[in-house]
Amino acid sequence: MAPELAGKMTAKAAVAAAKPATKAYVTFLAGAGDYWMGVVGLAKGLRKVGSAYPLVVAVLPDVPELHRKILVSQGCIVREIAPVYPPENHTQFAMAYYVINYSKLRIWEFVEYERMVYLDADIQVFDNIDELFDLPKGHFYAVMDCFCEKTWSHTPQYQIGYCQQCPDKVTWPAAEMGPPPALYFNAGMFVHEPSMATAKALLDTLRVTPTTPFAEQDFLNMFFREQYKPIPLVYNLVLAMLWRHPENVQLEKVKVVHYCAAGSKPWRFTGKEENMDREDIKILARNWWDIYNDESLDFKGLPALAADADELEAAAKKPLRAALAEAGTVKYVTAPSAA
Ligand SMILES: O=c1ccn([C@@H]2O[C@H](COP(=O)(O)OP(=O)(O)O)[C@@H](O)[C@H]2O)c(=O)[nH]1
Ligand SMILES: OC[C@H]1O[C@H](O[C@@H]2[C@@H](O)[C@H](O)[C@@H](O)[C@H](O)[C@@H]2O)[C@H](O)[C@@H](O)[C@H]1O
Ligand SMILES: [Mn+2]
Repeated sequence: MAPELAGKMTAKAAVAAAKPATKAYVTFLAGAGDYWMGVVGLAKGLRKVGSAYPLVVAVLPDVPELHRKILVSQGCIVREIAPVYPPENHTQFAMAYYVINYSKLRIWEFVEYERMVYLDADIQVFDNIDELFDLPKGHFYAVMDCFCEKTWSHTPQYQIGYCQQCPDKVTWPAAEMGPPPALYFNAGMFVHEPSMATAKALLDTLRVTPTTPFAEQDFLNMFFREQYKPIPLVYNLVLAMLWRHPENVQLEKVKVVHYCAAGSKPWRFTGKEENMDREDIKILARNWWDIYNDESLDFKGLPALAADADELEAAAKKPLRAALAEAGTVKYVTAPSAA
């Protein structure tokens, strides 16, 4: 801070002004299911690549105490958020559980951070991506999605075989259908600037916006349409790209893998669903497990938690059902669980 200013500010204000701007990764956890394992994997992956920033976990009230303790024992900053529900609707969401994903919007209220990188819990970071925190401000950075999966069958672009990943393959018939869809991002990973004003604008706008099949992802694409700036696919490999647009993928350069294809969640991987028998998919699932099981990547705990070490150790290893039974399952309002 300019020295000439220091004399004019109170000591407290000067300290506040000099406080280093804080940055953090943030993910979202809902329900009493097994997504907590995704968060543990993500926390260990970020540690493995030597990220300089912590991982904040926005948890809904229905996330059990035991899961929260496991996340804290892995060095996560756990913050409870109030759910965000969309307006009354009869939307057929692409996946029924997407309705809880509107709660992601609460992360704009995390104003103790001046910049955050949001990552879904089904994402793994295999190379350091801290550079994202230094991108020029004023834009919404995320990776372009793909329209070719069946989950898009409700859209005109799917029906004519158009995808933004290969706009020249099937050209958009502008004469008959008007302008092509605006560039559209996958909301499993994005760089954002928390602000109460933006949080309020998001929630106020949500209240008067009809819901759509991709829930908060569609909503965020509409809300940030003018500020959206695509960043390279290496920052969020949506798995379907491997079989829909292999020409766009250089797997050895990919830094972030997003296990969003049906049946690809590593912690419940069976290899039975379509495309899950591919060699590259099996390797990516194994790469996720290698990090999850790597005890050298465990957070070198908080002494206060040492008392719970046995419980946490047992819970993290024991099949969850048994651990919860032992811990005395408290009735939680369960969000619709994921597929
Ligand atoms: O039961 C659930 C379902 C979803 N999520 C969170 O919501 C995100 C979005 O859901 P998902 O990744 O399953 O959607 P996809 O990217 O596969 O469409 C997840 O990554 C989690 O962070 C969760 O915590 N519990
Ligand atoms: O609630 C909507 C969700 O929409 C997105 O997932 C979709 C999207 O990527 C489609 O393009 C794929 O076809 C599909 O497989 C995938 O699940 C986000 O990953 C997720 O975080 C969340 O916003
Ligand atoms: Mn996801």
